[in-house]
Amino acid sequence: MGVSGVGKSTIGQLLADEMNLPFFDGDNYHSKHNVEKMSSGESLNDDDRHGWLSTLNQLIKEQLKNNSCILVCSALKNKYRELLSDGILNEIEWIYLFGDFDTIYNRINKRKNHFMPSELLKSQFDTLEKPTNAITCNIDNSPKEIIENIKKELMKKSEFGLLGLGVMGKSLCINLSNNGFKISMYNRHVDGVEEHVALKFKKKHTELSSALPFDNLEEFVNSIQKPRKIMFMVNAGKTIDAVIENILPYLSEGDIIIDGGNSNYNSTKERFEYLKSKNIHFIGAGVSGGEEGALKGPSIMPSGSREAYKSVQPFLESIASHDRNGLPCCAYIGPEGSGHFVKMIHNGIEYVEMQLLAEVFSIFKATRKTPDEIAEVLEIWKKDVDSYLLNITIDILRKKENNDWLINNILDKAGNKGTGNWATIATAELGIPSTLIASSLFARYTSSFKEDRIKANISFGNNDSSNIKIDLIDLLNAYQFARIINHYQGFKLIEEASKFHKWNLNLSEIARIWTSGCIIKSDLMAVLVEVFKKSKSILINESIKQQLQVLRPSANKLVSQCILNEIAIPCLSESVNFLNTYTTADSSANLIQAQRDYFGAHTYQRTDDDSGKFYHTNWKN
Ligand SMILES: NC(=O)C1=CN([C@@H]2O[C@H](COP(=O)(O)OP(=O)(O)OC[C@H]3O[C@@H](n4cnc5c(N)ncnc54)[C@H](OP(=O)(O)O)[C@@H]3O)[C@@H](O)[C@H]2O)C=CC1
Ligand SMILES: O=C(CO)[C@H](O)[C@H](O)COP(=O)(O)O
Repeated sequence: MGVSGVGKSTIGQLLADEMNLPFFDGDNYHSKHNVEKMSSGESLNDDDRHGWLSTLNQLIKEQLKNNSCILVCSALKNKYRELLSDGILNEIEWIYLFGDFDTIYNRINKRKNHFMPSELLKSQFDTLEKPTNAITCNIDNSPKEIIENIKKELMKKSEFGLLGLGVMGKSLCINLSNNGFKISMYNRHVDGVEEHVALKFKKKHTELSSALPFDNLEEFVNSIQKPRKIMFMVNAGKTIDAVIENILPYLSEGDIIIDGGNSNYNSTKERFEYLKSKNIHFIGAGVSGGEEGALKGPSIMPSGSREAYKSVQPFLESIASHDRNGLPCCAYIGPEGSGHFVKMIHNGIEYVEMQLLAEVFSIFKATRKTPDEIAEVLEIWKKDVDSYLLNITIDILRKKENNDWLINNILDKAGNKGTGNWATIATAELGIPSTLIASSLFARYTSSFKEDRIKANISFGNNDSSNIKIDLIDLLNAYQFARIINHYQGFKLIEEASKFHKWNLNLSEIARIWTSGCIIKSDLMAVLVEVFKKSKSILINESIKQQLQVLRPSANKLVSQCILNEIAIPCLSESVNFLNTYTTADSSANLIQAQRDYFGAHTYQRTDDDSGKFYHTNWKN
């Protein structure tokens, strides 16, 4: 685009030849009416142009079906450019040729058989509304230089943007680059604190040689091909909203934002709706695997619109880990915030798996084993349990610092960033007893009251575990037993949420993308992929049922011993309690119902009336 005489046809044809694309001169597509009008010396009005620009828009659309094209057209006004790009906004790259009045005037009038009155050129300059989103080329340069410049600018555009270069963002950038993607990387600039983060990061890693670093948001956005695909790896909560507001003015309709952080699924749904109203796609994608997983292949749980997912699928599936059949551990989860919900439950299961290992650790500690001795036993367990968290626990226990085990010098206050908390809220809201997730969360909370615990230890006296004798088989069995209950409860919560929100989640597929890349990958997860192909509940699967029956006596015994020896085992004991409760046909909830009716006239149903009718009794008479 550009005013008459700026050299559009020459440059356009050269560029088309260079890029091996068909070339079209817009002036050749005027209607008969327009040609007659121009021939009679009359200038075209906007109505005349409307049909012509629509014809050109159709022409481009046709060309895009095959590949692409170079089309030249003065396109001086914003509204003309809007018409030209109608429905294909994100597929158009504008190239704006500009020069000063005298240069263009002299050039035109030097051409053979050409004379342009200066008024006509002046009116072109007056009409021109300069584009803000175009590759701009000064015609003072030679055509060769202009073509080179355009090609350089086109090549410069990245395929994918990553915003937030913290632990996860950095690893994902290297992963994307290693997979051959040209990326743009952005981290905010904070004077004196966060300066040139992206540039410094790029300089440290040869893998990032083609990546473009930014700390200016507008430049970052403009460096990405449209429709832009930009992944946020920033802290959940207010930060995401702040970043969305900051980036919105620079985005174009149809661009796609992926929130790869641990955001709350309800907020993801709200953000999805909000951005939809701005014609921006929003994909909430849980990512698991920590720093190493993000680098070598995480497990990814994307949700939102399936159409938008298709555009980012090649990127996410390429960087994801692969399961044992070579399939990517990334799959479209479902609508709204279902991806972040599933990631939240992943973390809930993760909290429990971690807590169970912590409880195993305290039992071993009670038997006076050193961290190395504990690691040795766990090493043997690896024959029966292939779990990432078990493996890293062995490494942790063996880590020494100045001749002492590092674990002995780590303060016993467990932190959390919110996902276990939200999972516990979800379990309560949906009315599903995922009791182990709640217990593991509350164990972390209790741990944080370190000062109170020290005081209580003094006032109640040391817990007495001096006589404990643990059978290692019982301990391993109890651990395995609790892990099965944990996975049952976690998946049950996903299943019920899926029904409640009408997400239509595929439990087997979720288990599959958790078999590799993520923090809760284990051989049990691989078994569950098959279990969920046949039924929605783990506990009705014959083989799992048999395993639980075999493990249960050990779990009962181990839990009893720990309780008698005053060892805190909230998750191990809850797993036993849960199965006891779940397998009780005649429970004591009838007493609860009677109490509720007694003090609050809440009514109850009767076992001798199967109509479902509710009764109230006057208990005092
Ligand atoms: N670490 C892990 O194992 C995993 C983390 N996650 C999730 O991924 C997300 C990122 O985690 P992680 O990489 O560990 O976190 P980090 O704390 O390492 O990085 C956070 C990033 O967010 C940026 N940021 C913070 N506040 C703002 C703001 N107001 N505006 C712009 N940028 C901001 C930071 O920039 P700056 O450096 O300038 O402060 C930094 O780049 C979180 O949601 C986390 O829960 C998910 C899976 C695993
Ligand atoms: O998502 C993760 C792993 O899957 C993150 O490591 C997350 O931070 C863990 O949660 P928390 O900080 O609450 O322990």
